[in-house]
Amino acid sequence: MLPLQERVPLKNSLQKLSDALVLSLLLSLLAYRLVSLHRHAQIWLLAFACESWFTFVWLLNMNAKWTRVAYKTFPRNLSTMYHDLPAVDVFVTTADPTLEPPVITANTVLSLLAVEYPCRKLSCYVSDDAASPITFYSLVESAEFAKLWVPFCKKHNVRVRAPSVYFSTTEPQPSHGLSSDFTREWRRIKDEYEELIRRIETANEDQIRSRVADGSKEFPKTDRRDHPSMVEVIWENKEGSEDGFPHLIYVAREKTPRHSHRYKAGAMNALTRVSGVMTNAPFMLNVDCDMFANNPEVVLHAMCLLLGVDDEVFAGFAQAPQQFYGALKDDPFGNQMVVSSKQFLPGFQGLQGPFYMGTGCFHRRKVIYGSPPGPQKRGDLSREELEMIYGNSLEFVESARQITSGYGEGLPANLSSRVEAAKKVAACAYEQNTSWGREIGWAYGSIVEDNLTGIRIHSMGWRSMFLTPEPPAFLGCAPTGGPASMTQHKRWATGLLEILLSRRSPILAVMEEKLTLRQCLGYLLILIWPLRSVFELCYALLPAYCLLAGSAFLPKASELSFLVPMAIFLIYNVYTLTEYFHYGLSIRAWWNNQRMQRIYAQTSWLLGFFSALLKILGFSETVFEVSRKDQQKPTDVTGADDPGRFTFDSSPVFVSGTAVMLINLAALVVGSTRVLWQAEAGELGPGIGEFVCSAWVLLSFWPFVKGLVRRGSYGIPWSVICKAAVPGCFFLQMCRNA
Ligand SMILES: O=c1ccn([C@@H]2O[C@H](COP(=O)(O)OP(=O)(O)O[C@H]3O[C@H](CO)[C@@H](O)[C@H](O)[C@H]3O)[C@@H](O)[C@H]2O)c(=O)[nH]1
Ligand SMILES: [Mn+2]
Repeated sequence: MLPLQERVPLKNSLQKLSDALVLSLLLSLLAYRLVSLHRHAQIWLLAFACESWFTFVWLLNMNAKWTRVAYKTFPRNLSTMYHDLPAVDVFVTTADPTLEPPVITANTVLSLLAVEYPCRKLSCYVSDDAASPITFYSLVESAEFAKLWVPFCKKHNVRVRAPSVYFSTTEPQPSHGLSSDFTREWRRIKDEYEELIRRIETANEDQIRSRVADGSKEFPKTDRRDHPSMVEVIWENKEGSEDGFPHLIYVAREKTPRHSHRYKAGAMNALTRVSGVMTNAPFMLNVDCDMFANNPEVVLHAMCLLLGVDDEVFAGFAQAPQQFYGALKDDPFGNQMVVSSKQFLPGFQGLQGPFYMGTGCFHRRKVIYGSPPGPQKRGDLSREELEMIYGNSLEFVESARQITSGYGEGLPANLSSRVEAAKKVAACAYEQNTSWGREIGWAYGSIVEDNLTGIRIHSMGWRSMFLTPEPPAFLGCAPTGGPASMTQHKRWATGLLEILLSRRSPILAVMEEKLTLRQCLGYLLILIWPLRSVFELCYALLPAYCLLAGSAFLPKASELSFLVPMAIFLIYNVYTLTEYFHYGLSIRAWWNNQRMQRIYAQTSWLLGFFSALLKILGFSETVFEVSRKDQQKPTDVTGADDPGRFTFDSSPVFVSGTAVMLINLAALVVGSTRVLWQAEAGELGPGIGEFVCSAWVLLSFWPFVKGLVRRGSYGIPWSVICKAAVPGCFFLQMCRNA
């Protein structure tokens, strides 16, 4: 028996030691606050509350990093162990042809069609929530191109199978020996690819409708918010032959204004059912439209994790970390997640397993269908009971019975006969009075559907695996520019609070279900983002308050106790900085991440906190705002000459940050003038600590300081400054009265 995987515990004693050191300093600070409480004003109490919270967050951090484990996979051994690999249904979601250019989706699809896996075992489904003829047309054209592309990739063992990435190196790479035959073939395919892009980019909706209708496929004139379900088999790998490429199926679920379509979770559930009646593979992979397969052997690696376990319970799903391509230098928006993935994902692997992160994840289909791990089967339910759970499609119920009662082998190819059944299960009303979105499928109730779905799976007792082949499995794009990154964080914060306060909260699951305590604490680390905003905001205003009102929240530099906060500040920064160096990143990348954490917390997370509260109180609905995906050169899209620079718009997300910046600016000016005029600071007045803290806040909000003096998209709009001035003046008034 050759192994498919190997568990590798990672050593991290130095990290544990540093974590514990910071923790003991935090605890000493709290103790100091308590014993000296009587000598100080109420501000001492507020500082104590914030610092207690930060200590709690630090403990959650330590929990999530304490036991680190990685898995190695050996895809070479797979063929000796299994002569027949299981089928995998691959899902790609897209929702807006302007924010998510069809060329990007086409590249993702092409990279997936070309992966190394028996192609009669793969099917690719694209869900288009925009029901866009351009997206449809680009897939039809991509399938034509795939006839050249897939054999080319397999013949020459191409490393990156997203053509835009492959051809972005202008000349054929020397590793191919550069035989003239190869060069000629390379040129031809490159020309074809350029022609494909040209056609997609110049496509015009009405033209497409007629052009597509020339073939057997039709694309009706649709309103993206109101249309019947569309399921089109763009390419069927008919003979099931080995040298073709996988099925490609276009799905636009039914939409009507009368039904909430539940955003991505709704799209995923529709895809689950459509694929259930069409191919019913026992495994499913889902990626966002911008996440191309970067490692052609990714499916093989995933199968090593999912099949290589003696007991399925250990591998409910296998999640690849989110990694990004075309990353801007030094991560100006702090969203590449390099260090945090390296730290936390192996940490979670040491617990119940990594979170489901919405993209780059292989699920066991039966997990999604609500089957618990272990020998208990759900197959012995009556037809009526099954229909109550899965809905009233005979075809789907039959497919679900197969999956939940055993392994499920997938269905033999004959797609066209199943299109009608597929359209039926993609209808809006299909889920009414069923368990979809609750006990089965992608969970409803939060716009961070991935986290919620993952909690449900872990609560059933399943574990998960962390998929980290080399080169990385998938690469996607991280949003650039101020507005896009801030909106993404706002959406996350909103959805996370929705989860924390819901019936699906991990705190309940740890008591009533099979979520382990440490995994629950791991989930809390993320779910409390929106709450962190309140404490971070208070703490950022504390030094400003002290400078303005002439009081102090830190010990004086002459006191011995001053060493404690100073040590926390220094050690924390040196410690995080060495982590960045350890992963080969620059000091700039470290600083950018530090400051963006502060900015996100006090702007996006705060707004997310309020929007989730409004929803929970029933005043408004939360909305999934899709992030813009940039193509190769982000410059073209944002219209900005330096894509790494922070941009603004008039969104409310910038108001709190602008206010924090203005207040600390005013505080530093007032504080320094006081010192210059030698005004009596007194025993309780501000000292060096308050100055350093306020300056540190201002440094963290430096993009906002620059935004004050810059123009255009680099400047903070006047409307935002005015809105920020209102709470700012209120704060100044409060300090004067103190
Ligand atoms: O109504 C919708 C809205 C979105 N999407 C798709 O959802 C995916 C993610 O959207 P994106 O705007 O890229 O969000 P991100 O913040 O980048 O996504 C992260 O966070 C989401 C939860 O907020 C997860 O669903 C994603 O998988 C995860 O990558 C994209 O493929 C969209 O096409 C839909 O299919 N239907
Ligand atoms: Mn995305």
